[in-house]
Amino acid sequence: MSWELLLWLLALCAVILPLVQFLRFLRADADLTLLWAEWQGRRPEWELTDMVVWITGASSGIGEELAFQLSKLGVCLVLSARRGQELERVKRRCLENGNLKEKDILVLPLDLTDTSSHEAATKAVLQEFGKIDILVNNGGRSQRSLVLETNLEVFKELMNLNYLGTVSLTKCVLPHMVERKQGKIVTVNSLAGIASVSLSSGYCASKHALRGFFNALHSELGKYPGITLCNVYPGPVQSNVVKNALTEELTKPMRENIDQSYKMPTSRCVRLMLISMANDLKEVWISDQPILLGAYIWQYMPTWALWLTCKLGEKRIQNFRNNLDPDSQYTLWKPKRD
Ligand SMILES: NC(=O)c1ccc[n+]([C@@H]2O[C@H](COP(=O)([O-])OP(=O)(O)OC[C@H]3O[C@@H](n4cnc5c(N)ncnc54)[C@H](O)[C@@H]3O)[C@@H](O)[C@H]2O)c1
Repeated sequence: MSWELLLWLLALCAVILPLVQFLRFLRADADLTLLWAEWQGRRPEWELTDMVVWITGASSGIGEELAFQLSKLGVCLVLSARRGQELERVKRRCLENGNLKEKDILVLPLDLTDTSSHEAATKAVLQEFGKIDILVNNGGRSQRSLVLETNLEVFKELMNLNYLGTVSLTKCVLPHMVERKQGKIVTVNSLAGIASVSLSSGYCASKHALRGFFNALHSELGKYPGITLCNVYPGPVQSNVVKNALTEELTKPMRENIDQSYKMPTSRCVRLMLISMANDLKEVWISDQPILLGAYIWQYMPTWALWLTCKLGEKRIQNFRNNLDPDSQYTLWKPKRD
């Protein structure tokens, strides 16, 4: 082989390899640290056994799927949300498909906005299992309404539930973890807690508040290396979050039958969450493209990101007015999932 040909081949590799990496990145559904942990890191099946895990918002969507996947790992579960009957259904599902016995799952109805009940709920868990290894702050609601048309009560409810409810429960559980010098607090935030979008101003604000709170708490827990905080930032995931979203008025429900099939399957999101927990990752982004790419643009080029979200915001509002899910515009990029 001549030197000239060899040089050409090397030059070609120098172009093709980064291009291949870039195309792989375009298909990524999580941040690079999490993808690395999925490939090379510790398995949830090895790390998350023999633990007591308390999940809020366990009656539906991400929380229900998390309970289901954890039930196969042999952990003790505490299932919390407002509706006891739904929690009993999730418990049965976990018992049927998991490795757990009746005594391993505690159904503990809890309203996150009723902060006066959180201390007693924490005591009930400790009485039942003697410890809390992992608290998963997952319960929450989203929003679909424009600022100009939304009652102030809706903004208060979103802050009370998503932000203050989570802070309150965390404050009840944290002293126990400090005493044991170990524990994990996993908080299901949202990419809307990093990058704001139209129609969800109150929701974005509550999730931004959570980000601020937990990042500050992280810096206060430096002398407790055994206590880890993991903040999970999902993009759109299949669940009842849109159906349960708050609207212009507290009492006005969302319309039914909103297509969610194009979103990330709940099972994939939860698997990535378990990998994050097993590897003690501090902040993880979980989303299909192009939303994940949008989060990177928001992080590195905020002025461009604001211009872009303004353009996309118009389309979101148009979709909303046409009775479509605002996020459905991204199906142009991604084929619809079954
Ligand atoms: N699905 C998504 O696209 C998505 C994206 C980013 C973040 N998230 C976050 O994921 C978390 C779980 O949401 P999901 O998508 O599974 O939605 P979901 O509506 O299916 O589940 C929400 C859960 O929170 C519970 N909940 C609501 N209000 C409560 C209250 N006052 N007290 C206690 N529990 C309450 C519900 O009962 C339910 O169990 C939420 O914090 C949400 O903000 C979801």
